[in-house]
Amino acid sequence: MTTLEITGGAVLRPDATVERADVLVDQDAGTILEIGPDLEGTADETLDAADSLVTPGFVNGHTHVAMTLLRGYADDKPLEAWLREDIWPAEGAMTPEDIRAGAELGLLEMIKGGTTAFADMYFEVPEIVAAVEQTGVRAVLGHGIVTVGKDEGAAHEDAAESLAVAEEFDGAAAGRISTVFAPHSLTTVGASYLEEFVPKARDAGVPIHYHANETEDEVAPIVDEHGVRPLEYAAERGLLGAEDFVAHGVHVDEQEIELLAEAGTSVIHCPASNMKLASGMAPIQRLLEAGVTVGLGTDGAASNNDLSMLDEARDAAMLGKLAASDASAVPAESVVKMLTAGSADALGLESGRIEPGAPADLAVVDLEKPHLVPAHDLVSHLAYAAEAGDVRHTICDGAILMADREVRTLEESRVLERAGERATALSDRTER
Ligand SMILES: N[C@@H](CCSC[C@H]1O[C@@H](n2cnc3c(=O)[nH]cnc32)[C@H](O)[C@@H]1O)C(=O)O
Ligand SMILES: [Zn+2]
Repeated sequence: MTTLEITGGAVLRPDATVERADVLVDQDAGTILEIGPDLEGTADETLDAADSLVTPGFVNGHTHVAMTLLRGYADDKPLEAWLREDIWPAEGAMTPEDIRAGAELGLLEMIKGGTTAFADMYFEVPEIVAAVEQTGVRAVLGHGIVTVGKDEGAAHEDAAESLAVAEEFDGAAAGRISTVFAPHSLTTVGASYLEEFVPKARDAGVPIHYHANETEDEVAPIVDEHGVRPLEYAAERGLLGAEDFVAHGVHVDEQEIELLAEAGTSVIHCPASNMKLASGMAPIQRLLEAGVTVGLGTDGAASNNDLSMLDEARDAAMLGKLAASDASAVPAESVVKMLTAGSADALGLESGRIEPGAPADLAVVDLEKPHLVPAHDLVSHLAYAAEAGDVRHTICDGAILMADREVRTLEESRVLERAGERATALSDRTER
């Protein structure tokens, strides 16, 4: 057995307590073996965690990783106009090589910020699979379907591709990849395609991931056309399974919150995207009180504009309080849970907790920083004060992806250069 020991740190446990402990990892199995104050020190490799907090690796529950190429390409617009006028035309001009370059950039950024797993919805999924294989992270991938504006044949093909991709890549990257069927949203995919493909996804045992109730503009057309709220419409079409997860859930009423809670469908909260696109304030405190599993996601880099999960945690706490008009709403502990176990549970992953037997997906946060002193409460620091740049080491599936801020699975300067070149060329050939 090859082992790794993370020594000298403070460790965040699943009950949100922090204790002085070392963490011993079985690198072959990719799991945590033991947590204790003074482990033997005979491991094959050691990572220093003195003056640091060892936390579960962060789980980005909703993103479009290759959208890093469109970071800063189109800002300051509402969702509809932003997608139709800027984003979709640029995505139409993207090549598989662009997707690979954007995915590598996004993964570099995520690993540097302590993220060890993410859920993605995009196209050219084989390129994203390759980037995940190379970089060593864990991922839940889906091919996003849009049928509006397409003829029947192209729309059908897009939906069929989503199911085929889910079946093909489940278990890839030595089991680090799992997959979802991914209709983009309830308004951008026609009802007939949902009716045809959702039962097929169920038969194949593939969970479903989609955008829901993100903006007011998305709710009204469903109410007008079908006479029910979007999540009732989703439930009627079999889209509210216990393994399914929806991104956003901003404009959900009490009845929809109950539906989510009863069905066991999770919500991935994307506070930065919701603020930037002025989509609204999700009722996170209400969702938590109703017993809905809530995770956290950055959404794509074009609506955020970074992939930092620590930023997202702080945004979630701030926006949750504002939405509830209550400073005690969405407290630090609940945000830290969303950042780790909440997202992991939503995505069907066992990571997100530091305990024996759990996946060794870890981030080590340097506490010797001006903005992290004094150390009254490290859970508070994780929710409110820590930044992506404070992460020292990142470990996933027992492997060291970053040690002392040096990413081992990607050549940083090459990734930055290639992404910059590809993004410029993409922008030059896109008409808008
Ligand atoms: N196969 C589809 C692509 C869908 S991928 C998922 C889509 O979600 C888009 N997206 C990114 N952020 C958001 C958001 O906040 N709300 C809705 N869609 C988003 C993203 O740009 C991408 O086009 C096609 O042929 O157009
Ligand atoms: Zn999204």
